[in-house]
Amino acid sequence: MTAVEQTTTPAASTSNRVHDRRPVTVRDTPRVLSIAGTDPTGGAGIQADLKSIAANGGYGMAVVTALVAQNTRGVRSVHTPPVGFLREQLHAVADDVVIDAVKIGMLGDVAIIDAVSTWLQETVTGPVVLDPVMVATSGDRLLRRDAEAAMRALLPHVDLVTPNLPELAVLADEPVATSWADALAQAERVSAQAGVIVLVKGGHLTGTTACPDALVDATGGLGGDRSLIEFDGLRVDTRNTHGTGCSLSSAMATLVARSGSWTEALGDAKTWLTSSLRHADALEVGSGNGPINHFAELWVSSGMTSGRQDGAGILSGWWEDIAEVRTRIDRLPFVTTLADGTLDPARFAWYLQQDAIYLRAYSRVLARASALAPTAEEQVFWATGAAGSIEAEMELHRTWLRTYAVSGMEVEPSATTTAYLDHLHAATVDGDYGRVVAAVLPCYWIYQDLGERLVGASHAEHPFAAWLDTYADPAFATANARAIEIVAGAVARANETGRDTMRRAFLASAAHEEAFFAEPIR
Ligand SMILES: Nc1ncnc2c1ncn2[C@@H]1O[C@H](COP(=O)(O)OP(=O)(O)O)[C@@H](O)[C@H]1O
Ligand SMILES: Cc1ncc(COP(=O)(O)O)c(N)n1
Repeated sequence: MTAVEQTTTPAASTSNRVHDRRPVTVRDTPRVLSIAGTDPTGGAGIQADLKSIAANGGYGMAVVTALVAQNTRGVRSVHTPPVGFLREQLHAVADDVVIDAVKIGMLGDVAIIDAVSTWLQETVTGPVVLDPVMVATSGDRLLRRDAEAAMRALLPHVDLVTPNLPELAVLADEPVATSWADALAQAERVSAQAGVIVLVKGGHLTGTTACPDALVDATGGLGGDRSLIEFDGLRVDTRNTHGTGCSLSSAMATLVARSGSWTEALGDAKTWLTSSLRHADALEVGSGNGPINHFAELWVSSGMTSGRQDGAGILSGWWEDIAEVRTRIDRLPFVTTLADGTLDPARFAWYLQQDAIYLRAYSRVLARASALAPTAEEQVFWATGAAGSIEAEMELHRTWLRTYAVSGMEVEPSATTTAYLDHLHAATVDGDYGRVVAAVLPCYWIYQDLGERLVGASHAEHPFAAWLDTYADPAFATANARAIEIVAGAVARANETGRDTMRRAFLASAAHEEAFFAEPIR
């Protein structure tokens, strides 16, 4: 393959740094060195790095810092070769091969950190990504506590650092951030202090279906003088997340050396990582937190594997298929004015009336799902949803519609409401459980997802505070998660035709959701 070489400087330098950010020599197949510990089960550490580099189009090389006896369940012991031998490995590579990018993983102790830091300063001219590995997914320590200060001191010598939330707290020398906004602020402080770009990872956030990541550069060097670029992502429902941090940082080192842009690199890395997580369960490696499937996309596209996914994976795909619908819903005037409080109360009242009509019919469709359910538990779940839906309709009349001095019963369903309800009723006609539950799911899922953002807009003086606060009901989040699981189970049981019918029902309902939110303000 011909190398397309071009030197770029992806980010500006800063006075806090001991060196200017290293320029990137862009190459089709960059030669990427991982300096990290081992995982004999192949899911994390240097074994994951080599797979990640290859999957993202690089030539992988590996210098081992420590040998770790671990598996998907945990770490048993660590053997650290003499630090002089680490130096010999580093020099052996650098004396012979041009290194286009470096990824650093587990360092373990102060002596190793110092040796790597010296070598970086003396030898490396390409971009350096540091994954500040401290604790494995299993909870075992991989960095001695007395080496945390040395890890902080290493930051000014690298270009990008990729901490998870607990690691970010150690780098900032502060308590662990409890919200995404706090994590971004903490990353800004670390970036300003050390002059390094911080890739903040949302994998450890709790109580949300989102899994965001962000690039933070206090010097505003992210292009267009930006100091923050966020990447939304959907959390894949899997326990097989062993080595995600290792794999992401190696992918970043490889992709920045291919494109010259940290932002582009993260966009591509996240898409690839999400897909690799979605195919993780199919690998069936180990009984603990198993590895991700680094080559899933390549294997499927080359016809090597069928790409048969588990139900949750298929649903994540549907959710991504409606990403544009969700983005458009977020930007609808009804939604933005509801969030900022400028929504015309008459338009709100009209929406509530249509919502009441919708809920009454939706309740009957949920009752149909209950009637068709294959297990007693699912029967109860949908019946409970049906009851909740009709109760919500009555509550609208008792409270909201009274507050807004209108009587919902006089109002006719709009063409949009009618079209949505016709679609839901049509999904019930042939007694196909999968089709019914796929059709009702967007109402749960989109409402829950949008609600998470609307709750954030609420405050004591907000004119719609009482309404926005209803989105925060944890029972709804639980019901949404269960509805997703049930539909995932149904799709896993369905054949190809059944899956296609379910997907079409889901996508159509999502489109009806958009129309429903668009209608109050045209
Ligand atoms: N369940 C998940 N679904 C989708 N992405 C995930 C999931 N868990 C982690 N990630 C992503 O994997 C990467 C590593 O995240 P994180 O778990 O925070 O770090 P670490 O593996 O270092 O503990 C991030 O890009 C994060 O967004
Ligand atoms: C050698 C080594 N390096 C890093 C990790 C962290 O893995 P994770 O990405 O799951 O936190 C690990 N378990 N082993």
